[in-house]
Amino acid sequence: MTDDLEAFIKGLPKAELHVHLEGCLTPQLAKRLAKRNDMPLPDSVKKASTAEGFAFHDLTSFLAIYYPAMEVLQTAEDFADLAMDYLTKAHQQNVRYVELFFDPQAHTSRGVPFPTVLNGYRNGLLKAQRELGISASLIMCFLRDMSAEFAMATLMDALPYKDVIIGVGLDSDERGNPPRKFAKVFGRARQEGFLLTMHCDIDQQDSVKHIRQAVHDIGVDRIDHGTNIVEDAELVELVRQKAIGLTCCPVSNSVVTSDFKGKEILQLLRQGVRVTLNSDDPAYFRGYVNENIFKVAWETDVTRKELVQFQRNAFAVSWLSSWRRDRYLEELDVYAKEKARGTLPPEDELLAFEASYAGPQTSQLMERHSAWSTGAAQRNKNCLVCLNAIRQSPKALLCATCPRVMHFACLKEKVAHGGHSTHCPLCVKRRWHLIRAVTPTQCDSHSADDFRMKRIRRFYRWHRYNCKHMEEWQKLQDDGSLESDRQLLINMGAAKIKVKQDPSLTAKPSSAAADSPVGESEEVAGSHINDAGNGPYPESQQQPADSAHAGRPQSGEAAEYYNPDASRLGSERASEAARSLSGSHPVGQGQRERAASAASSSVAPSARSSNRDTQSEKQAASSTSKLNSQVASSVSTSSSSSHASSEPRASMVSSGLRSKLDGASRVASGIASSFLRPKKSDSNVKSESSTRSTAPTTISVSSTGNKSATSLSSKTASKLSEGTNSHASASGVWSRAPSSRATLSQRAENKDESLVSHSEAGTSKVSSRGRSRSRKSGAPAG
Ligand SMILES: Nc1ncnc2[nH]cnc12
Ligand SMILES: [Zn+2]
Repeated sequence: MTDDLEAFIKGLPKAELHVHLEGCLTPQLAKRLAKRNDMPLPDSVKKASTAEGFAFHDLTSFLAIYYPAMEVLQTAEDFADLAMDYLTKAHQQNVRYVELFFDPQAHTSRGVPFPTVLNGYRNGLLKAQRELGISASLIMCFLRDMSAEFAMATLMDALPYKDVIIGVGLDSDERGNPPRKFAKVFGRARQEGFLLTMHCDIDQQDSVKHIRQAVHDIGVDRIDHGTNIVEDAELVELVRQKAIGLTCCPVSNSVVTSDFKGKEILQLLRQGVRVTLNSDDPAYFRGYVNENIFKVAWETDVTRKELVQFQRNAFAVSWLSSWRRDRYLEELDVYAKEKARGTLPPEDELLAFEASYAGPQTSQLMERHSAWSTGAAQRNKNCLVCLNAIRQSPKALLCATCPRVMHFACLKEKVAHGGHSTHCPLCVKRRWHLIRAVTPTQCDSHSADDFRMKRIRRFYRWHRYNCKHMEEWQKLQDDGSLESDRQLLINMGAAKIKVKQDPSLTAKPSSAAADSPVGESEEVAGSHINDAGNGPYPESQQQPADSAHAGRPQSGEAAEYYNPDASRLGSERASEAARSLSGSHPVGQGQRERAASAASSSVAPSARSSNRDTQSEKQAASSTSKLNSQVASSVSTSSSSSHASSEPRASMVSSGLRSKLDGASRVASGIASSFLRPKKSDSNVKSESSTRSTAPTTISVSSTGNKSATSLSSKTASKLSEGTNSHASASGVWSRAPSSRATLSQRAENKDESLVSHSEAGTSKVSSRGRSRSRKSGAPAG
């Protein structure tokens, strides 16, 4: 576990719902109390001070030490000190609220009056609230290895103390003492307005049977431990549906059983059961709540989001009044949002970090940005996704920082962008503008420093979270060369773009492609990257050129910068393309050719074929062929060079910095090594690249993501997919690993955003009518 994660856990606002006050009696405090009461130290405590420590291996042997030790508790002051001692420690661990078990029968049965116990504990709680601001309530446990009659008498004793006792529980030795034994006592307790919980200890005889009794016969609001429900799917579902909290104690589990049950606890959390993490008897098991959470963090694959969910569950199933619960949940959400990304190093370290990185420096991007603002730079004329000409329509987006442009529809349909269109998928600058709305003032509206630090922070976080896109991002040349940019998008799994071998082209030698009427069929033409008179959209998305789609964009900054005038500008696209063709923009040869085809495509689809003269057909076909080979070679260079270049780049990451990263995160070390490790397919890629560049390959944009799966049957295409990344599935579809579903920007932010995803749920259904009514409320778990 990284320091960062540890700090994250320590800082979480917490609720503890399963801790026994008598189990908080440390040997130190026991010694102090024994001295104060002028009595000998119990043997079990004496032993605890030796190197051996407390000696127990299961619940029974634990209880055999636990009860004698508490004999040092004699006066109300002793009980108050015990409560204060624990609450001080809990407060240090950011516990905001505690529900404390206590065992009055363990004291009354040895002659200490019930009011002494209660007045003492109550004073301790009040003192902690006053001095530390930590809130606590009491849950009175009946000792299940004593009689139900004694339990009922104890319940009667408790009636005057309803101000501080909010519920009743059942603990001690479970063997032969099923919940049913106390059905009447619990029934009466319910009538008196107490909330109900009950220990169903780990791996007991008849564990599942006892849990069923607790749920069906007693109607408990919570179960203490209870992880054995994993053995019974129906019970899991019932507990989930009834929103019954399970207060789990991993460290205690590991002491009294052979396993800490982390797997089961996490499984239940992921199934939506409201499990919480607690300490049980921290003085004996040597783990307060943080140590219990650390154990889960160390020994399972729990995520930060889940760690937050444990706490959300704890507040949700607590017996707090609804307004207080909501306040704590809000605090938790704020914390989760702020800290989920982890703490970043100071700015100078971040700057050094960026300097060690071989990709484009922020300063370069900023230069470009300012060139952009002053109109000194040129942007691309073709969509990054479909490679067709950008029409001057409100549906085209451009990045204010880098030269990239994209059809709004292409971005929306083909690129995973987390439901918003506010980040350029490649340079990740959060500035997309409608094509006609870009003005220097808009571009300059944010401070350069702000931009710089934001970018570096995001970048750093990617490292930390082992973002798979990192390597790809490092390859970003930021030169606006469309084919390689596009390949980057594919490699990053950010775009649903497929590499497709056109059968008509494979059948003929590549020169034949010049004569082949590529784009003749609207369906194929629409989905191919070629310049032969295709509109920028595949057939399925063919958009009316000028006005019909000039509606307001639906979301994000696109909407913010929407310029209704732009809707009238669609007809200008032909002249725009013609300008590109005439070389008035310093675009590359391939782009110029594409612009030429865009000129021909700038007419309404229906008129297109009749308008296409022989000359433009030839030009288009030749540009197609050229583009095809460009694409193929860019794919091969991109894949082979990327692997080859990853090593020098990695070495540029200063070793100090890298080790810092490594130290900061186990995950981050994975990245560093992945930089250094040549990919398995490296040699294949290199050997394939020569064949590949001669193979006429087209890249198609699938409108559905599945449609052209069959078209990827050729060997070349599959080799391509193999060489460039691992996103090609057996069926040939360019699919993306679930983990890489997010865009770059989304990746950068998903860690924290996701953490608060249940916040509303966590507070929504809480009853506002006091504790007895609020017990089924709170956030869904998992
Ligand atoms: N973990 C535990 N199980 C049952 N009874 C207890 N009394 C104190 N701690 C207990
Ligand atoms: Zn317990």
